[in-house]
Amino acid sequence: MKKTLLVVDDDATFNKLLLRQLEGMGFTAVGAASWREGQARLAEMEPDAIILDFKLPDSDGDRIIEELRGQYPVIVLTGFGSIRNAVSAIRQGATDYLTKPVDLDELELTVRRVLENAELKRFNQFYRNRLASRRPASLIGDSRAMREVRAMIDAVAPTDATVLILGESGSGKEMVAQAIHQHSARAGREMVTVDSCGLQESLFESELFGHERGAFTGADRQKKGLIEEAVDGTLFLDEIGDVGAAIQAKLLRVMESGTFRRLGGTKTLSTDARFVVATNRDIARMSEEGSFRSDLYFRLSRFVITVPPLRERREDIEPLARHFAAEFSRVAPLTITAEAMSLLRDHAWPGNVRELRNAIERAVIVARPGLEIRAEHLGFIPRGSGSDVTLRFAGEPDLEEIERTYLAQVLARHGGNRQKAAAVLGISERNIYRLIEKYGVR
Ligand SMILES: Nc1ncnc2c1ncn2[C@@H]1O[C@H](COP(=O)(O)OP(=O)(O)OP(=O)(O)O)[C@@H](O)[C@H]1O
Repeated sequence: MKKTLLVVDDDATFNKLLLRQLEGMGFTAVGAASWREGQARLAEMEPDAIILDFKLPDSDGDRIIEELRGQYPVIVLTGFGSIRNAVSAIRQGATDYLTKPVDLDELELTVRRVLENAELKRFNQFYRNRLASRRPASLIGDSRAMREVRAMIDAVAPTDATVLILGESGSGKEMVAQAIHQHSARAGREMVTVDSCGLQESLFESELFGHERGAFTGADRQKKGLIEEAVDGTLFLDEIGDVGAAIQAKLLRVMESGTFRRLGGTKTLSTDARFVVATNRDIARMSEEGSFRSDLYFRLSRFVITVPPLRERREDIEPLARHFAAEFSRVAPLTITAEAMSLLRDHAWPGNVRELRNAIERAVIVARPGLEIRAEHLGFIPRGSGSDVTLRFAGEPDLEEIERTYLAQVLARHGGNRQKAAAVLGISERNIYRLIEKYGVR
């Protein structure tokens, strides 16, 4: 049976052209000039896929994709070079993207791939659902450092001891906290996570300890704090290094005696929660300098797990990268080429595992379903290539001028190697050829 496509694009000439091409490829194609018209079509028909212009006069791509909630595979059309929109659309649930101007071979390839994947996906759904009935996420990595971390988790989890987890941002501290909770007798209870960051001190205090009615203006009813919600479970306090002095004192008290009071309250309440805390700050030094209570620090430092930064356990990069590639692949897990893997292994990863996860998520999107992740899909500058960039212009340049100058500079820096330059710029090789042609860069 002929597959049907709905094309939603407000550019009438382009839309007509696309419909004709799709018909020529053997599809049935229906056009709509706005999202409202697209909705009207959807009330009458069930297309096998939708080709959607990211920018429509009456709605935008992200919103439409959310509205469609995965009912149809969506191929997003984005402006030339706006990979950011494509990434954002795919994070929202779009299946694939095409950049304008649309290359006809690319169009046919993409449409066929998307339709094929949709079939596969239906097939896979059963297995996916079974996988989704989730084992708890486990810590990946078999470096010596991670083996030590695991041994510490196993040792401390069954006790009720307070644990302090240290490590840079994104290194996996929250995952370690989860593992402690899951390996403890409290696993059947909740782990309540409290993150102080961004909250005003008094608001955070009331989040944590709760408040009585009338404790402050606007406190029109009594509210229980997260400490009470954690009852017999685990309370995970992230960013303890950012907590103010008043709250530090209250925390010390609740850790020592298991008792606390709600804000504005007179009753002494008790809790049996187990405390796990984390920070990326040097609270040992802060306690010496007086910006963190030393008695609280001593109490916390009885059992410390330090999660090393990713650059100090490079053996973990490969298994983590494969793990994330499988996590983000929408059909079969994408493989990673040797060259791409070596770039990953060499990168400095200042944002640690979180940065790696984001890089792989992006690469999976840019690489397209069913294919492999190659060096040019990794949108970061390889380490050691020198990342200080100075561009000089007479007067105020427009964006195109900046793009042209930077393109020329990156190409020169990589000896005219287009593949490397494309990897640095975070665009495909196809696109770098287009840019070179557009700007006449030699
Ligand atoms: N060993 C690991 N195995 C699998 N995934 C990991 C591992 N370490 C970290 N991650 C993933 O990396 C991301 C960041 O980890 P996490 O939130 O635990 O870091 P964090 O140190 O608590 O960060 P922050 O200090 O910013 O709160 C999460 O998506 C997490 O699932």
